[in-house]
Amino acid sequence: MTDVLWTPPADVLQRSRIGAYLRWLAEHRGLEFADYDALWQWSVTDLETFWRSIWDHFEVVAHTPPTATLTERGMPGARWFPGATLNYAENVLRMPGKGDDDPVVVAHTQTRAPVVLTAAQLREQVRRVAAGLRRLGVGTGDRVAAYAPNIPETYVLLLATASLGAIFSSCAPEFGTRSVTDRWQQIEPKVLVAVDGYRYGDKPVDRRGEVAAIRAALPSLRHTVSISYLDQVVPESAISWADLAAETDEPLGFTPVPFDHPLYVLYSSGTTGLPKPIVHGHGGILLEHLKMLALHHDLGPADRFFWFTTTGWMMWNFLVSGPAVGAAIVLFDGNPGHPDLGALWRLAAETGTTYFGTSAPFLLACRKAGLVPREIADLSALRGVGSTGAPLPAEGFTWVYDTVGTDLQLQSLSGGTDVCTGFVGGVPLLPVHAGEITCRALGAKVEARSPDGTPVIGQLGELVITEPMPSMPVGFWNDPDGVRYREAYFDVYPGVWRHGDWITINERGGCVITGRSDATLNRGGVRLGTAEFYSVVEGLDEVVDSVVVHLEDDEGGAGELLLFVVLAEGLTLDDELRKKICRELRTALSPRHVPDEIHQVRAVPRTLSAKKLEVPVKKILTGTPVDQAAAKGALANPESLTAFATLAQHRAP
Ligand SMILES: CC(=O)CC(=O)O
Repeated sequence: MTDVLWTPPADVLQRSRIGAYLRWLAEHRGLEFADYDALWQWSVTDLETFWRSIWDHFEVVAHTPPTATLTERGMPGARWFPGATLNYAENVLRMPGKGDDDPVVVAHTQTRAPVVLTAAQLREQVRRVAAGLRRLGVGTGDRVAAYAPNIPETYVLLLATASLGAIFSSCAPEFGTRSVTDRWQQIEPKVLVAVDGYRYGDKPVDRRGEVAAIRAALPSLRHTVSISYLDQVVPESAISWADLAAETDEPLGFTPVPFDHPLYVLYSSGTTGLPKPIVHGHGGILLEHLKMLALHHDLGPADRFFWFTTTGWMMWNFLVSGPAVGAAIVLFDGNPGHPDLGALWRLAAETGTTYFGTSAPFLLACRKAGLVPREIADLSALRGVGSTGAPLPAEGFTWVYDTVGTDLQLQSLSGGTDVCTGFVGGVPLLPVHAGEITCRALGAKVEARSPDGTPVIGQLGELVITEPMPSMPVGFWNDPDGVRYREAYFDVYPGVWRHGDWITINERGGCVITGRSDATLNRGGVRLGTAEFYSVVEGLDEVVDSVVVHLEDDEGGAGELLLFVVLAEGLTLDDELRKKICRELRTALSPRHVPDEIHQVRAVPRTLSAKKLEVPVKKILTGTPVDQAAAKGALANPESLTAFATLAQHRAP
């Protein structure tokens, strides 16, 4: 039995946006629901009425109305809102509830002074930049690429690009040349907008060399625009951001595009081969983000919404839809640990942040450092804390309520780049239980499937989605027959989206995700998720980071469980610590969780969006050469793979 850490207030239906939506459903559709579960069941059964209600309730601006809500219900291939034309940027820039002078973008960085844009200023910037892009010849379907951080210029560029029906794609400027060109050579951008560098903590990082190399590797480029962010000189062959955004009398216009017209291309964190270019559409992203931000995260005009993310992670795309529901967004670029782990909490206080989103590893790092955020920052405005990127264990939940605030809703969220949202998360109507994701999101028919494909409750299963969602990709780039797209999600259960995570859904609809299903630890037929493993091992003061893999035994035996640990500064793994780790795992989890070997490594290999590379580590340990096991450009620390290759050599028979 998990502990209840937060309970919805008695007047939740009066105060929350989901309460307003329920009243609207009763008034306009004659629908009433006994509880969240009944609402969810309806939302995943009567997909047409549900998604149409989202469209109508949020008053989506369309240029031509849809002739239907959903035709072709099968997956892949569902067709949403045929006949409709609309524009994502137009809908975001409505900023409901915001007056012209209200701040909507509050941007802090370690590179320059804070920037605040009001609603009127944001529209004006988008108007100018859209005109600038048009002058450069950008039109519907052209690709505009941003090698730029989480700053207002990147956001303005996204909206300006979308307003023209052109397609946006961003890489954070800490991405190396190879990772960027692996992504953009696939989509062949016409215009590149890049920063000259940035400051990380107090360290200036000059990126002019990388920008030059990226330009040289992209023959499709017609123009490069340079943002003097670190204040370096704009290269002669580039246009300055100021010129792109120069005064013009062209009005702000929005090209009406079909519902599934490409809005942006995101990339899966791909560990092998080229990163998958996932194309998201205007209508699908708009509807999904309206639903999630307003009904689940309860964001509206009174909010300041922050998520710690770079432009290389889909949480950036999620964050910047905030103004579509009237919320102001708080952007941050820099080192979250500079000068110490309190930096983001102080930023929240300074900016009046009401919703603080981050990653589970960040919350756990703060916990490990003994931080008490409410003692170092005035967090009285905070109503919500969001966590994603990895499962948040129970101790992470209790830490938030013990040290951040008791009167806030903690929402652990999981989904991914593939849907640019969370399909399981929180909702204001339901209590928060320690270690548990509160619910399946409206419109997301998430199930856990046993190995024989039956839906299970209270048991670990494969996370699948059995009904289409509008924010599923409109396809992969350069995949005209949809072969790569089908292979990525639909090859195991035809017609059903297999996400690749392990999930347990309990009787009351709460969810626990226990890691990637392709990285499962399977000991003697018992499947163990990796998440619970990490929470025990990394709970020890001596252990800073860890990765665990299971090497199967071809003869059907228990196989080998190998644990790799990164230890605190100055520590060396000895028998005593090995015994301590084993003891903790045996007591906290089970004897099956006790590793056969424990090794000390300098670093755990991680993708650019900070996910542990369990599968590539396993491949290397079973003899796959490093270059075939992982696309080095997709890694934050490719040098960390060497230790595993060396061990593989020593272990080879
Ligand atoms: C919403 C998410 O699923 C974010 C992530 O883990 O990448």
